[in-house]
Amino acid sequence: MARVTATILDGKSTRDAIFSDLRTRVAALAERGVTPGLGTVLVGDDPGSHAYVRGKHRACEKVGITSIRRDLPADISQADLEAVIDELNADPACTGYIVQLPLPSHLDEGAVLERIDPAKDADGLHPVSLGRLVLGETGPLPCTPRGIVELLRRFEVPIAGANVTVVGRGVTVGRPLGLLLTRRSENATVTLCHTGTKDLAAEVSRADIVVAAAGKVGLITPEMVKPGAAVLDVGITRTEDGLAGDVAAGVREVAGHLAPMPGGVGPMTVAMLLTNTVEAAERSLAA
Ligand SMILES: Nc1nc(=O)c2c([nH]1)NC[C@@H]1CN(c3ccc(C(=O)N[C@@H](CCC(=O)O)C(=O)O)cc3)C=[N+]21
Repeated sequence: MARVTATILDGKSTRDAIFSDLRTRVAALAERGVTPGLGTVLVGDDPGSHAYVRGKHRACEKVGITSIRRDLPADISQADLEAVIDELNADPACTGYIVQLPLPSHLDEGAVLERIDPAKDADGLHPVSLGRLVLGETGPLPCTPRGIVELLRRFEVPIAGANVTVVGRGVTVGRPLGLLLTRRSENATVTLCHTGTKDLAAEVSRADIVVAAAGKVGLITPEMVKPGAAVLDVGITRTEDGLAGDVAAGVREVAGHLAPMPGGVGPMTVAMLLTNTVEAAERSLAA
């Protein structure tokens, strides 16, 4: 009988393999007197954000990276938050850090991100890092896009020359992923879809690789997907029945590869955050 379900792009086992490699690199840094330290800045008490931050600290422990945690009240002022940023910028034990997004609406997210020392930008979301990505210069890459490319590489899904349809133009996934995939080293042809796209089904059906990062439950249906295509579910929506992705269940029977949610791109995001942290420490030694 013919194969009827997609090969799973298993983000958990891939993350574990990356962690094991990072442990070796952290040990090599320790011999040269450097301990990477990852900071997290979390504002407010959103349970989802808390869960993500907890996961990041657990990952640090596994790899041998020191964790620095700043949990701040939901009503913190812009000035007090910026003071915490300044403090982490000055702290030599903190070699990289992130500000967990989204921030409460009274805070100026752009101003906060811009205040991060670009040398300590573990998320790759600082304007300087995004500018380097546009220019093709070395620097931290946004974690989720980098995790997507790494997952495709490790499962030998061809990227060069592939037609990739990215659904969603958000600053953390869709927009930078388009930049990453069109670099000479990746060489994909990218279509970036968004709420203004006229015929989503037509754009998805041409794709060898589909990345769904719109945050709309079940947006990508089996009828849209070219048989054998690789489909990566990056959507996470909290529903009454738990977490739901952007990819409908039946896609598994049409796709050649599937990165499910959970268990696909999410764990890779954390793996790339730690990779960025270790690389920043390695760069600081080289400098
Ligand atoms: N400054 C900043 N950087 C981020 O990287 C960032 C952020 N803010 N805000 C929120 C999003 C979301 N995000 C995820 C990380 C891990 C999983 C993950 O590990 N998910 C698991 C478990 C899902 C679960 O059970 O909660 C999975 O998909 O298998 C998901 C989502 C990082 N984000």
